[in-house]
Amino acid sequence: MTANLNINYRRPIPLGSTVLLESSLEKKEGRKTFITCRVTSTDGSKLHTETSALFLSITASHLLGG
Ligand SMILES: CCCCC/C=C\C/C=C\C/C=C\C/C=C\CCCC(=O)SCCNC(=O)CCNC(=O)[C@H](O)C(C)(C)COP(=O)(O)OP(=O)(O)OC[C@H]1O[C@@H](n2cnc3c(N)ncnc32)[C@H](O)[C@@H]1OP(=O)(O)O
Repeated sequence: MTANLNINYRRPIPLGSTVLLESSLEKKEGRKTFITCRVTSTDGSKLHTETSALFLSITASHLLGG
């Protein structure tokens, strides 16, 4: 489950362009998983977006409000 999501939009992505998306597992601490992600031009020269996120492991009952 997404607990936190930060997105920095550095440069617009032109419509119809192809981009490179690189995602990394930074660390895992118990139920917490920290992920980062970068969206760049395919040659890596332009940074479009950088992201960090925290995901929490949950049980099915959490989704049902338990
Ligand atoms: C444009 C290009 C972008 C490219 C992006 C690409 C990749 C980006 C990477 C990933 C993004 C991937 C997908 C995202 C997709 C779409 C996002 C939008 C859609 C959504 O995604 S819509 C949000 C849905 N989501 C919810 O609707 C959550 C509502 N919420 C809850 O359901 C609870 O809140 C829950 C289950 C999260 C936790 O509740 P819980 O009771 O199980 O756990 P509890 O609170 O006890 O916390 C346990 C430990 O986590 C720490 N902790 C908790 N929350 C924290 C926070 N925000 N910041 C820092 N630490 C936090 C505590 O401090 C404690 O830490 P410790 O154990 O060390 O004390």
